[in-house]
Amino acid sequence: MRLTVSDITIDLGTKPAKRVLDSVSFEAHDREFLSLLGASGAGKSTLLKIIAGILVQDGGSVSFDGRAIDGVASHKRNVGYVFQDMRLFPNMNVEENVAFPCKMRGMKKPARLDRARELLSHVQLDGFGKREVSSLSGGQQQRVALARALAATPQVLLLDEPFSGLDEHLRDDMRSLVLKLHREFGMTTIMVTHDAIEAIEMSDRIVYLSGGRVEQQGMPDELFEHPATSEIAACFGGCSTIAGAVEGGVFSAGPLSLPAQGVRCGSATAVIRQNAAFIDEGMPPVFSVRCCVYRGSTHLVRIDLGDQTLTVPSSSPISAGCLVGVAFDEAGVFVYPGRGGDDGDR
Ligand SMILES: Nc1ncnc2c1ncn2[C@@H]1O[C@H](COP(=O)(O)OP(=O)(O)OP(=O)(O)O)[C@@H](O)[C@H]1O
Repeated sequence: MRLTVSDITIDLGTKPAKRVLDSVSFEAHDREFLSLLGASGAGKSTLLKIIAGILVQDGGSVSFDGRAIDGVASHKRNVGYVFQDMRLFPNMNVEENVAFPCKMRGMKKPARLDRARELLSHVQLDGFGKREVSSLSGGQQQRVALARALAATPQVLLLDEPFSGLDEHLRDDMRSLVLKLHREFGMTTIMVTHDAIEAIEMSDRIVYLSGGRVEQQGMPDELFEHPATSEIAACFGGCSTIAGAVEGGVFSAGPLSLPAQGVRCGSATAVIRQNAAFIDEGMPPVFSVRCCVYRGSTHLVRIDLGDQTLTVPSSSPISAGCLVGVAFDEAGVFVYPGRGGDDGDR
């Protein structure tokens, strides 16, 4: 199923209403795994609800295989939805929860319970059908929610931060399970996440939302290697974001100078990935060490840039107050015009 989102706009709230999505457009190809990535409040969940038909947009259109579905009720869209808070029915046991979408479609009880058991097996919960949902762990409940979303064989699966309530090792298991089910069932999948590493690990493509607008869309390596804005460059973590100024193709902030060809003169923001900065004895020792933090396999040297900090990894500890030289790998250094959120194209 090809999913097309065209020019979706919505205002929410009153006095005053707030523009939550502004002309959002993207396409998910048949069987694609696409992530909607962005910071909290970017509008990701709102967009998912519009695709599901839970919210109605003020402008624009959603199409499945080229047919607009804007007037189609939520339960007739053939969409599976896993909510962040799962929303399992507490008055039903596990298999009744999973079978519920089939019941809504008029499937007879024995058939829908068979279907529920089959899906529980897919999510590795064989034998859990008669249990109360409250007796399951968070990870097990999340798997029940996933099985329920798949029960009515949806052509589009919508996942809203499906791993956010789980601890790290369970999250890894769930990511693998979701990718396995995506391969087996072959439905087009849209996942909301604010975790950029999760998005690049799992997705065929990523749509990055900020302030209700699409800032960039592309393959994971395109966003990682050529981030369109400082926010996208910084979302992968492990970086220093430094405010400074560009003059004559060079970015400066105190002793820090970086090449910035093609960036217009004036205030600017540099995002420097930690693995793109190195302590280098061959470089002029112009950077003053504020402190050094032990991180197991490495030490993180915090360099004083006035009220800002540049973080550089080091194989050995360096004392506060020392002056060091730093070299940079340009592939991990990004300079944008403007400050923070107001930057434009590089
Ligand atoms: N019913 C509503 N009335 C007013 N404002 C709303 C409503 N629903 C959402 N918003 C606002 O819309 C913006 C986007 O919300 P949304 O939940 O879509 O963001 P998100 O990117 O999914 O964030 P999160 O990751 O925190 O869930 C937020 O500023 C939120 O406060």
